[in-house]
Amino acid sequence: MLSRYRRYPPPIPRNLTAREGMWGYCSPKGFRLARSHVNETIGHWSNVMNLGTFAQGYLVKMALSSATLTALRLPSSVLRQHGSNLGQAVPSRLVVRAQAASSIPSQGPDIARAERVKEFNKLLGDVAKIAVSTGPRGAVRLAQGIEAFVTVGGEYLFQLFTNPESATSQSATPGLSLTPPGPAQLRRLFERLGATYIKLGQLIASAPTLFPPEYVKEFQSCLDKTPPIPFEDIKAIVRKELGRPLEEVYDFVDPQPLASASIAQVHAARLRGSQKEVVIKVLKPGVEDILTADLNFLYVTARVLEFLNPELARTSLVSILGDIRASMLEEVDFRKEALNIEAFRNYVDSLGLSNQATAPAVYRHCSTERVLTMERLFGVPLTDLVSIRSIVPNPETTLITALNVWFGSLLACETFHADVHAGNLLVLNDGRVGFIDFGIVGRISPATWAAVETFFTSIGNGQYNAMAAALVQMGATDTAVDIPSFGRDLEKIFTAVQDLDTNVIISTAGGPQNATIAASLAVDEQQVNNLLLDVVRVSEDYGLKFPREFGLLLKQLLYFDRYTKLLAPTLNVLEDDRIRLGNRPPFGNGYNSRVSNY
Ligand SMILES: Nc1ncnc2c1ncn2[C@@H]1O[C@H](COP(=O)(O)OP(=O)(O)OP(=O)(O)O)[C@@H](O)[C@H]1O
Repeated sequence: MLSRYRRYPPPIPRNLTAREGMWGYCSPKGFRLARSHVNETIGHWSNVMNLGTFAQGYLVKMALSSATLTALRLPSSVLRQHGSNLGQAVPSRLVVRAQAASSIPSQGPDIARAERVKEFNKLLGDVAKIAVSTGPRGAVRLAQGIEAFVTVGGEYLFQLFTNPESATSQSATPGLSLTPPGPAQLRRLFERLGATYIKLGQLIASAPTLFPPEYVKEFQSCLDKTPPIPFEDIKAIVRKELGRPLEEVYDFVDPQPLASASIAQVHAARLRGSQKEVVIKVLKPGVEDILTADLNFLYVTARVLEFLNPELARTSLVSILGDIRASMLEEVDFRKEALNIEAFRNYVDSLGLSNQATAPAVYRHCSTERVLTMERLFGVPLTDLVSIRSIVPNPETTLITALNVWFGSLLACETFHADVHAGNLLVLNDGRVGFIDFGIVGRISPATWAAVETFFTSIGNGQYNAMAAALVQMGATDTAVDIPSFGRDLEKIFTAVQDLDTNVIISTAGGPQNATIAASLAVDEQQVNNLLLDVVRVSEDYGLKFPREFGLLLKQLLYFDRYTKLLAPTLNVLEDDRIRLGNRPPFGNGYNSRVSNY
């Protein structure tokens, strides 16, 4: 099974006759083949997807912290009995399904057809609604997209003709084999396409676990350097938003932007009267239109793909995109960001963490939906190792503080900062950690958290029915789930990896006389990946979907992987006692951003 996925890309199905060609995909047979091709591709990516050591360590730690551990420490004979490969623990239900799928369809063809027609009508209705809400923005955006492609493509061709060496590969026959447009061209294209793509660029820059190093490096500049808006335009927006001349509010505004980022441009300023050093974050003109058009387009594309290939529904792609769309559209309302910042500050103050971390104070009298005036934080990004060393003696400790404060907020606040990329986490000149940019936040409902806690506790004490019930609570489903049967299938998966945490690596150094022995616990990354994927797979088989609220959480864990690699490459998230998962106050006592009125 695995070896099938190792080949990538999977070969295009050859079963189509030459006459059918690409159009053959439109025939029922071609459609079936295309579908299996897509599934195989997805299967491949699920297998090669590496959650990164940080994300894995965190997930496993979460499991261990809430569990009694006894069950995980069963003798390794259990493992031998079940085989060390998780793939051997095939839940009975999967086998039954695989057999059934090839024989009798579960529904009569008429019912199935009627269902498809119903789904199609719903899809049409939703697409129409989204098209109306996108309005003329869609056409404008298309024109902008074409313009960006033509410009960047033109630059590439120009470079090719004027300096062919730089655009050709280093092959033996220069000039003959063209190097395809590389990271630099892609980055320029993203910058021209604006907000949505810059966000995507930030994702690439912040997740080296997922993307090739040359792209990660090239996209660093998306973190807060994008083409700036002229200062005159910024002044006009601030004047209009605040309803009075700038001089009445600020003593000084630096015309040189501090940063021009994906959705906003930030200028340093000084408040009139109090003389406080602040920054003014101004929403770039047209950003709402760009985000609305792009995100609607992506969402509709995913909906259509899911309709054409219902198997895709298993990936929860549409739900995840729907959530990302909603959270990004919220980002363009700075009143919400102000509330998120204040909720975070409350949490930090209430838990006595303000000597370790902070977020900027918001000045409401000069903040609106499009302008946010806040305390200026002085410091350097958490990824600037050289500068950090001049501020704090031990960057690893600072990283651990940042992680603990963030984990604490995850459990203590109603929302969590879901965009802590390199540009948004600072080491301040006084050594504290500064969190900025609370535009994108994630929400995991108390009910889902409770289910997550039950899930991890039940791993520890081997209560597989409780684990099944918790997963049912996490994954939205309309169908009744057979909990005992689901529990049995989960048990099969887990008993196959009982000694997940008992791999002890012993190494010796020195000669026979003065040998030193070091031992450490290690978790096999691939095993953990497989375990998680198997749980997701068997859950999906019972009609559950991966909880979509976890998309942003997982993205954030991947970002932390980068920080860990850079600042504390030897840090073991799983074993290090300094990394705490935070204490969660009883549900309902979280620091609710909604309690204060803007
Ligand atoms: N309070 C602050 N103090 C100092 N610098 C700040 C502050 N707020 C923002 N900045 C600077 O401005 C940059 C962009 O700000 P911010 O991240 O809030 O904008 P954005 O458009 O939401 O960015 P992103 O592209 O990260 O989503 C930051 O990376 C930082 O360099």
